[in-house]
Amino acid sequence: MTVHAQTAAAPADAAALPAVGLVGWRGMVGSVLMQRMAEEGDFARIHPVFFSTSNAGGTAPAFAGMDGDPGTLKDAYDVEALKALPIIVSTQGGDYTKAVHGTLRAAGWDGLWIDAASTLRMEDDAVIVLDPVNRSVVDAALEAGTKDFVGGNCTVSCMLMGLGGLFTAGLVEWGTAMTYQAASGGGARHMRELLNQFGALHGEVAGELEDPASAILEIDRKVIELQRSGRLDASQFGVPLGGSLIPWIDSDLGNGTSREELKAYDETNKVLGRTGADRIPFDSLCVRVGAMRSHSQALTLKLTKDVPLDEVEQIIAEGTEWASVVPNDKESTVAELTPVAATGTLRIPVGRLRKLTMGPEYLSAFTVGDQLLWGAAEPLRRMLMIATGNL
Ligand SMILES: NC(=O)C1=CN([C@@H]2O[C@H](COP(=O)(O)OP(=O)(O)OC[C@H]3O[C@@H](n4cnc5c(N)ncnc54)[C@H](OP(=O)(O)O)[C@@H]3O)[C@@H](O)[C@H]2O)C=CC1
Ligand SMILES: N[C@@H](CC(=O)OP(=O)(O)O)C(=O)O
Repeated sequence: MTVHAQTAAAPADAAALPAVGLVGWRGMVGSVLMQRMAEEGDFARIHPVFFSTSNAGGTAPAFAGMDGDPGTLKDAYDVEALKALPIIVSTQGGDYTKAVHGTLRAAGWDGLWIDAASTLRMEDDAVIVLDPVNRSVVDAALEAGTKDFVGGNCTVSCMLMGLGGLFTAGLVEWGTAMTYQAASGGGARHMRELLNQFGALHGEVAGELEDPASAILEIDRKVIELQRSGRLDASQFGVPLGGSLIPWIDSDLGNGTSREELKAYDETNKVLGRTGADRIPFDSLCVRVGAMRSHSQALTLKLTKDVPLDEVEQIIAEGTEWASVVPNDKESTVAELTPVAATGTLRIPVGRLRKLTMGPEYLSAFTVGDQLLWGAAEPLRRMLMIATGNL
C-alpha cells in the first residue's frame, strides 16, 4: 500500500500531499529525523501535522521545504485528531506507543504507524524497517496490508547496515557481537551526564595536570576516589560512566542476559525475514562506553564456507550503499573506524576484517555507526518515503 493523497483536513495547497502526523519531533531522535527530512527535501513531499504531549496549541515548527504556515501543535493524546491521518510517525518513546497505539487501532484507525520505539517490534503484525537490507520484506508487508512499521534496535540496524551483505548472501552460520554503545542510547540527559562526569573528574585533578612533575599515581588515586565517592552525578546511568564502562544495557531478563542482548538474535532474524529453524544463531554482550552518539561492535562470524577475504570485503562493500570497508591496518583503522569518524555521517565503516586462528570460516570484524542516524531516525525517514511513494 502506498499513500499518495491525504485524507485529513489540510490547507488546499497541500491537498495532493499525504498528511503525516509527527509525534516526538523535538526529542533527540525526532530532532535528527527532522534534520534529515529537511536535508532531503522530504517536507515538500508530505503535509506534516505536528503533535505534542506537553504543548498542544503551541506554535508548530517550520522546517526547510515546508509550504505555508505550520499552524499549531495538536494534542498527541487526541485520538480523533490522530485518527484523521493516514500516516503517523512517532519518535516519542515506548510509553507513548503503549498509551496510544492500541487505543487508535481499537477505534478503527487503519493508517500506517511508523515508530522508533521497541514496544511493537516483535509483534507478529509489525515489520522492522531497514530497507537497504530488507526492502523485499517491507514491500511484501505493504502489499499484504501490514500497518505497523518499526525501526530496529540501533545496534542491530548499524550492524546490518555494515555487514548486511554477508547475511543476505546466506554466508553467516552464526555470530556474536561485543558492543561498545554510546551514551546517546540512553537519551539526551545521559549524554549530558557523561560530559559532566568528565568535567568533574578533570576538575578534581586540574591542578596536578598543570604540573608535568606531579605524580600520576596521586592523580589516579584522586580520580578513582571521586568515581567511588557517590559525589559524581550518576542519576541517569546509575553508576559513573566517565572513565569507566557499564557492561549491562536495558533490563535484566533474569537469565544472565540483558534485554539489549536478546534483541541481537530476535531483531537480526526478524529484519532478515528469517523465522523458526531458519533463524541464524546470533548473540551479543552489550557494553555502555563513554562515546557520545556512535555505537561500535566487534563481531565474530562463523561463515558457512571458506570465502576468501577479498571476496568477503567485496560482498560487504556491495551489501549496502553506505557500508565502507576500512583496510585492516593501524593507520586506516584509527582514522576511519572510530565513533569520532562515524558520528554525523550515514557511512558505516567496517574494518578489522581478518580470518581468525580458529579456521578459515571464522571472520573477525569491527563496525561503527551513528546510532541516531541509521540506528534510529534514518530507517523511519526512508519508511515514510517508501509509504508515500517517494523511494
Ligand atoms: N535514544 C536512542 O538512541 C533511541 C531511541 N529510540 C526510541 O525513541 C524514543 C525517543 O527517544 P529520545 O528522542 O532519546 O527521547 P527524548 O527524551 O529526547 O524526547 C522524547 C520527548 O520528550 C519530550 N521532551 C520533554 N522535554 C524535552 C526537551 N527539553 N527537549 C526535547 N524534548 C523534550 C518531547 O515530547 P513533547 O514535545 O511532546 O513534549 C520529546 O518528543 C525512545 O523512547 C525510544 O523508544 C529508538 C532508537 C534509539
Ligand atoms: N537501547 C539502546 C537505545 C534504544 O533506544 O534501543 P531500543 O530502541 O532497542 O530500545 C541503547 O541504549 O543504546
